[in-house]
Amino acid sequence: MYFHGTSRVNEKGHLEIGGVDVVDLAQEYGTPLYIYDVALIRERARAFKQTFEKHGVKAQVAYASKAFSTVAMVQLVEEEGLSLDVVSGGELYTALKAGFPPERIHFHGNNKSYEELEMALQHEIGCIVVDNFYELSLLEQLSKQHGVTTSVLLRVTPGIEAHTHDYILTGQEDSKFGFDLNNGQADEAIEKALASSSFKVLGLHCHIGSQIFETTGFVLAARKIFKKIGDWKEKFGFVPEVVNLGGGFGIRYTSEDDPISASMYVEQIIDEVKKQVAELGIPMPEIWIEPGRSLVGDAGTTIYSIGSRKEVPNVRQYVAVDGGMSDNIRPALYEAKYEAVLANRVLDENEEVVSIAGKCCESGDMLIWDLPLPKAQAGDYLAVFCTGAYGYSMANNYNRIPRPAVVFVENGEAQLVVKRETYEDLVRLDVPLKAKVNK
Ligand SMILES: Cc1ncc(COP(=O)(O)O)c(C=O)c1O
Ligand SMILES: N[C@@H](CCCC[NH3+])C(=O)O
Repeated sequence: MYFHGTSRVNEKGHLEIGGVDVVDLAQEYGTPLYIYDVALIRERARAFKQTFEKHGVKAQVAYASKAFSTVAMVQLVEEEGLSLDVVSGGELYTALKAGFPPERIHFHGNNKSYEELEMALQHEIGCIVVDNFYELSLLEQLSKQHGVTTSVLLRVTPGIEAHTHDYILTGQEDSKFGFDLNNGQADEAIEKALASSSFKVLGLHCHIGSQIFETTGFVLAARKIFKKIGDWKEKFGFVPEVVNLGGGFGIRYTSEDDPISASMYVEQIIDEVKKQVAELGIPMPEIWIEPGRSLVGDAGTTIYSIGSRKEVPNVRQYVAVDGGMSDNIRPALYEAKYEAVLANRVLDENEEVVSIAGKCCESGDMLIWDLPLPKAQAGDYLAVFCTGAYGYSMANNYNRIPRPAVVFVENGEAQLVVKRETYEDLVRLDVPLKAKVNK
């Protein structure tokens, strides 16, 4: 079994994370429970930052908060001196609530609303990543109303096919995101943006996809972007202050995954940018990146209680847990794979191969197929590893299942950072029929 970060087995044979016994946490806070290894998040954040520092390259590492956004998480990101990528008014609100410095917030999204852009301008956030022509004119209009010059990056789609699941590809030409780099769209966008006194065009952004295990895609994307920058330097005298190459760095979910280190991604990116910059004879821009999954993915573990079993003779043994696609939709959505152990009996020999079913009323609600485990009984705890990214953030209330609690652990201490939803929370926004209220 592969243990991430500070995870280990303690003298009771229990899983321990951040020096805290996971079984104690399950008993105190209930299950399903998300547990985050704070030391591992810090380690991952520092690895990205320090690689840029080591090479003397000015950079911003912006945590893509869509991976997991809560007030405490944003505060941790602040503590580590990262910037923050938000993609909605809700993520922006969370960041502001957490007291995150607005000047280090970057606002993404392919359909930002008038209200969201208004909120961004009001709070004077660092930069808006403009995705399309509609947004360009909306933002110009709003910037005029506010009497401000807005710092923008233009998001371009470089036409790179990264090797990952189709649903998390973003850099290919047929994508809903960004100005196409190859068909004149990006040229038209930069011309418009540069001509407007409402914008300070910091540079370009691209994001080629997620859970990527090689550096080639990033290198090719940088090459394409700088080729365009070369054209725009000739045509408009444009020299970027910033080139943002997005996120997408892959992590190890199971033994099938073989990720490379943060420093390898960053060094390859720096090498390519330096090469391109030298060829064009322009000053080195700041390099920005936006890791989400690679900062929090393997720092998160979900603990479930095991309940019912069902045997389909000679076919399969189903073992059900008290959560499922309501707290982790990734297996149903992307056929994502996970590894897991019995948190209260980690050292017991595996005796059977079972399939872990969720409790939602949906046949596709399966968390793990064919998992070797000791004979699991009702009341055992299952720890599913690597659920820190796009787990809690994509959790939902299907079947009116309350969303789990979230706990941060570090140096032997645990802190509740998101409370478990209650049944009362589930009906909080419901409005009863008038006739019933009046009775
Ligand atoms: C624009 C942008 N930046 C950053 C990210 C973060 O990606 P990841 O979590 O794979 O690092 C995403 C999501 O894929 C994204 O769409
Ligand atoms: N939510 C996806 C990644 C999407 C990335 C956002 N552009 C996942 O769980 O892998």
